[in-house]
Amino acid sequence: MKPSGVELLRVRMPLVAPFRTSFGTQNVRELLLVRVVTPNGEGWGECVTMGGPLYSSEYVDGAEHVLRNFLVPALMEAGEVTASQVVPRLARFKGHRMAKAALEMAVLDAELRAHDLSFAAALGSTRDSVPCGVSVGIMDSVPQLLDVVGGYLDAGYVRIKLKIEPGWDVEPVRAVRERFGDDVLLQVDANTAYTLSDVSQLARLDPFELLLIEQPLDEEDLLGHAELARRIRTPVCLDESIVSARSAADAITLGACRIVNIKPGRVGGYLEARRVHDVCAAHGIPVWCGGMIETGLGRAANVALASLPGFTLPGDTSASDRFYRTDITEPFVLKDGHLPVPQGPGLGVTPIPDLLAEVTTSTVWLGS
Ligand SMILES: CSCC[C@@H](NC(=O)CCC(=O)O)C(=O)O
Ligand SMILES: [Mg+2]
Repeated sequence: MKPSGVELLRVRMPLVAPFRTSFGTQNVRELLLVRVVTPNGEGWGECVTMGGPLYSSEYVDGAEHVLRNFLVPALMEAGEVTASQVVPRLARFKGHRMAKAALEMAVLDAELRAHDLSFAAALGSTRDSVPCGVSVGIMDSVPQLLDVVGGYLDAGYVRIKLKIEPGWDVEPVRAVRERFGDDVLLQVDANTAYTLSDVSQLARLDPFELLLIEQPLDEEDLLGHAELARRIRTPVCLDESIVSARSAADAITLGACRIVNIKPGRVGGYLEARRVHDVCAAHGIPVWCGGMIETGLGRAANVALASLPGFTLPGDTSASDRFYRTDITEPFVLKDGHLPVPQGPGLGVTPIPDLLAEVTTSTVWLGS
């Protein structure tokens, strides 16, 4: 299909509560949405960059700049293009995987809607609902943490993920185990906050039978993760380190991880995310779908991805109300700890115009 134009929308959505990780606290989600218009209809993409380059080197102003000045013009010059040709056509531009992923997602959505195919069907879904985990931020106190965790368990979440950092690790994990028992599926995410010199502290998590410890070390330290994995019992899972199917194969071969968190934006798109899934499956490595506090657009695509066979661990595919009082799409509502996989054409959801307008701070039209 030949896009006739692309709209970039800057969106600001307040979070229901501050979300604190080892790299900072978020109260508002600054987002960039991409709307691709083609003769056969339109498609939506969501760029998962954070407001600043804190989770990774990408950030929302940079993504908007690279889309406006390089990626969208290149797409428009390409003429007829299928979704699977988008990323290869942009390969000459280095990096900016989240920006490229958003553009591919929008073209893929338009293409699938035109062919009356869902993301789930196109990606190889084998389930009609997915079990949902939830990510819990660093809190001001252990009692506050226990209240929040109790609320999510009451809501039906099947897995709890605790953000950790030096000074907030063993004590909160021990408290959750003591309060809620050994049967709760429990894991932790450090967002690169530790170094190999912290190995003895991280080994103190072993007695709590965690599902995994996510990205304890720097995203470029694969050998450090391999050494850590030899010295602790908790399985190491990588997030920030895995930026493509190739890097997943490298990390697995080096023994740097036994589990992979797949985030389509981080790896450069949903099509690459499926390749990461396939590489991990070939190595017997379980995967789960990570989250970047997406709106219902990205959430719809993530739930579809999470329904592929290799996604054997609950993901951070929580309900819309985990982060937002009002989503820009029909909300995703948890039912018996699961979310339904959208079956409609493309994403299966579209923004609700009034709700989108309320949170849109600027738009730019690029095209004829
Ligand atoms: C601002 S935190 C974004 C990255 C973080 N994501 C989550 O913790 C899950 C967020 C979500 O449920 O969308 C991660 O490193 O896994
Ligand atoms: Mg993570």
